[in-house]
Amino acid sequence: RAKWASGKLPPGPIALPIIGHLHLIGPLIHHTFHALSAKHGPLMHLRLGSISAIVASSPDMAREFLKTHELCFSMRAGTIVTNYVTYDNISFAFAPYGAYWKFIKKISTFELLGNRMLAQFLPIRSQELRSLLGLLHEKSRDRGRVNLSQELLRFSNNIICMMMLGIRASGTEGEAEVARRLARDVTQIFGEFNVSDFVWFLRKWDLQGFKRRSEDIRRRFDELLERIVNEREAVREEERRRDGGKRREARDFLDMMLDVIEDENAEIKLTRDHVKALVLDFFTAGTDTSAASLEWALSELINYPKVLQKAREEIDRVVGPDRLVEESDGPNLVYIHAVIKEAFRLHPAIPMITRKCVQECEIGGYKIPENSMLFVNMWSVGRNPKYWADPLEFRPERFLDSHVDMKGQHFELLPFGSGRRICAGMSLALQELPAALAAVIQCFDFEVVGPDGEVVRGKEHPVDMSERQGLTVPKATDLVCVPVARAAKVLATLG
Ligand code: HEM
Repeated sequence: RAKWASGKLPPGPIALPIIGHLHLIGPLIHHTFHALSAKHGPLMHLRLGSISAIVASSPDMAREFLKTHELCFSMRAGTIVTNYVTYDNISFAFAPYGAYWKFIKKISTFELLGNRMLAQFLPIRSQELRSLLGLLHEKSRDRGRVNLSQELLRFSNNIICMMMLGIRASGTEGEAEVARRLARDVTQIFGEFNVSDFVWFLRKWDLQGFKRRSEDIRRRFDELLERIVNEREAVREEERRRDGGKRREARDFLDMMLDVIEDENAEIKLTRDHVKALVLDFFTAGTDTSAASLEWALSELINYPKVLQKAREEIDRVVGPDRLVEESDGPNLVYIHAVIKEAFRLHPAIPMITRKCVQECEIGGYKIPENSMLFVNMWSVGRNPKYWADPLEFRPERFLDSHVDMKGQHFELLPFGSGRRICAGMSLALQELPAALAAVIQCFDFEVVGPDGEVVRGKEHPVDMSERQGLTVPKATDLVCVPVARAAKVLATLG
C-alpha cells in the first residue's frame, strides 16, 4: 500500500471513502485520465482504492518523471495479473531495475535485438512482407475481402516467432497461431483494471475473474513453450552428438538463452522459467504493438486520401515503378516517416507509459509518494491543442520541418517511452514499420468493408477509429478491406 507523503500531493478530484477515485475509471483508462487532467492539470493525483496514482499529461511533466527523476521511476508498476503471468516478475519488461534487468538489457541491446541480429533477420522480414502482399494480391484478383487487422498481426507475430523460436504460422492451429492468440490475450488482460489490485481487502477475491483468466493464459503459454523448448533441446543434443560435442551457432533467441543456461560462467544464472518469461515478454511487447501501429497508420491513410496520395508520390519518386520498396529505402522516405510519427502521435500503441515510484520525490512542488503508480499519458499529450495545432487532424506535414524524433528525447512524442526502460524493440520497429506500410500502399488501394458487410462508399472517413481497451490499444473493430492492386510491375516481381 502507498506510503502517504507528508507534503502536499498533486491536485485531483474529490475522493470517495475506501474506493477513492476508482468509480471514475472507464474502460479506456487513458481517456478517463485525459478528461480528468483537462480539469485538474498536467500533474494529477488520484487515489485508486488504497494505491496512489500520479498522472502526468504534458511534455514537461513527462521529462520531469522520465528524465530528471528517472531513477525514482525505473520500475514498472506490476499487478496481480502481471506478477503471475510473467513468472513472478522475471520477464524483461516487469523485472525490477537491478542486476538481472541490466543483464537482459545488455543481451537484448547487443545481441538479440542488436544491429547484427536485425541485419541477419532482414530476409525473414522481407519474406513475411512478401507473403502478406502475396495474400493481398491473391484476394485482389477476385475482389475478395481481407481482415487486415488479423493479417498485420500474423505478419508481426511471424517475424517475432521466427526471431525468438524459429517458427512461423503455417496452418490455423500451428504453434505460432497459438502464440499469436496468446499475445493478444496477454496485452488485453495487462491493460484491464482489476479492482483487487487497488482495494486491499478484495485481494483474495477474484470478483472480475482475472485470476482464472491469468491462470488459463499462463497454463496455455507454459504448455506451448515447454513443448518448443523440449524439442529444441533434443535437436541441440542430437547436433552436438553428431558434431563431436561442438555447440551449434545460435540461430535465434531460444538458442541464445539456452546457451546462457548452459554457460557455467554466465554473469547471471538463468533458469527455464526465465527463458519462458522472456519469450512471453518479446511476444507480447513486440506483436500487438507493431501490428496495431500499422493498423492505425493504414486506417488514417485510408481516411485521408490526399495524404495517401502524397505518400505514394514519394514512394513512386524514390523507388520507381519497377521494384518493391525495401527497408534500405527508409532514410529516403521522409514523408512516410512523417506519416508514421503522425500515426504515433494520435495512436501510440501503448497510450500510457506506466512505472512505479521506488523513492519518494518532489516534482512541480508536490510530493510524489513512494510506491505510487505513475501513468504518463502520451495519448493525451498527442491530442492536446496546447502542443499541436488542430490535434485531431491527421497531418504528417507538421513533422516535415520538425526536429522531433521518436527516440525518447522529445517529450511531446514518446511512442517508445524514454530513458533506461525505453522500448527494447525500437530499432526493429523503426526499421520494419515504414517499409511495411510503404510496401502495402505502394501495391494496393483499399475499399473499406463496413460493419454490415457492405463496401463503404461516399463517406468522408470510412474507417471507424474507436479503440479497444488493453495495455496496447488496437482498433476496436477490425480493419476489413477489399484490396485493389495498383502496381502491376511490382506485384509481378513477387512471383
Ligand atoms: C510499434 C512497435 C512498438 C511500440 C510502439 C512499443 C512501445 C513500447 C513502450 C511505450 C514501452 C515502455 C517504455 C518505457 O517505459 O519507457 C515498451 C517497452 C518494451 N518493449 Fe516495446 N514497443 C514496440 C515494439 C517492440 C518490439 C518489436 C519488441 C521486441 C521484440 C519490444 C520489446 C519491448 C520490451 C522488452 C520492453 C520493456 C523494456 C524494459 O522494461 O526495460 N517492443 N515498448
